[in-house]
Amino acid sequence: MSVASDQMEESVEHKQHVVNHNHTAHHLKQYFFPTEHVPRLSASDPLASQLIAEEKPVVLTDTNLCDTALKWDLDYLAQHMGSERYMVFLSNNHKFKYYDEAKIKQYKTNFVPPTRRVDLTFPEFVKKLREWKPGDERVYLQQGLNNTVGQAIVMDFLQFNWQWLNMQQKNNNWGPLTSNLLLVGMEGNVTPVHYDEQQNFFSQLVGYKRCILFAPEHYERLYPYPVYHPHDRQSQVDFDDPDMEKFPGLKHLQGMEAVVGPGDVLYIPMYWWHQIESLPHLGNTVSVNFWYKGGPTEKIEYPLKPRQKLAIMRNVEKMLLEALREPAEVGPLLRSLVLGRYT
Ligand SMILES: O=C(O)C(=O)[C@H]1CC[C@@H](C(=O)O)C1
Ligand SMILES: [Zn+2]
Repeated sequence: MSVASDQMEESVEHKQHVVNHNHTAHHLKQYFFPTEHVPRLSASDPLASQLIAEEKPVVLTDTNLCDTALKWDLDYLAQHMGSERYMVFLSNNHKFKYYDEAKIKQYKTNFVPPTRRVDLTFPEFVKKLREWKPGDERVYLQQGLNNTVGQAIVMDFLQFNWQWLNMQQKNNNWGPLTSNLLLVGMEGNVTPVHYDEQQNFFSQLVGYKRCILFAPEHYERLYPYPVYHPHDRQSQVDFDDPDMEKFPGLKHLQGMEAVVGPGDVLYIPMYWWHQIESLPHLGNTVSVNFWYKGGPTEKIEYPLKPRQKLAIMRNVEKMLLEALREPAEVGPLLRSLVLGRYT
């Protein structure tokens, strides 16, 4: 049975939290929030273009964006990624929470990175992944594709459907393509919920990933770390152990989700929260993302979009930190400013 019909079976069944792969049902972890399915559409469907224009998530099933990379399994990559060393994260658990190394030093309190980073050649990475046994650190290769990769990879890359991508970039008035991150993960790896300040076409090549998304307006329900924190843009909430007292907004959280397989491209709109999980028991995963800067500041229209308010809040936070110098004074000042006056 082809992947497409597997996926179709899943979407036809609309069985929440069940993925059918080769006739076996894989039950997805049930979280504390409800989700709707992200629409799965053909790239030629006008609704797909409309959703992208409206900055809403959509899974495009037939872009042929990275067809030449569907063969990027571990052996092919080990053979063709050259002898360079690549960025590999190690974690003592299944979570690979991103942190900004540049913010660690200015962050007064002692910050304990949740993962550690090593540089490995691709064959070293594959060996570590294949020899993994319970109790070992999990591995996740996350490396920007650059000119250090081997010739075959460059050839595959050049044959991506750039004509379609460039049309999307132009039609939606996006800024320049900034980077392509190659992601090679173990089954079960999780990238915890966060948002990025870029538009993203997330291309799934090998294996299956569960992508859970929340609109930017769920900002008050996902409690991002302060902007100056190394975990800036990440949620403070542990989805595996949500603290409903500390984060009461969680009870109103509702999201969207999709399981993406080889050939699928998920549009993750700028400022949309997302958590990405390599499904357990379905083998290692390979993905490539395409990050674009947002468009030039369009003329301001009211009411403002939620993501514009998010950008304003980030700027206010940065300005206050700059002015006050002391993060502990930001809360009291904002409380004095709004309590009894704007509330
Ligand atoms: O593409 C993005 O925006 C990301 O967050 C990537 C960083 C880790 C990747 C993953 O698939 O786990 C996704
Ligand atoms: Zn992201």
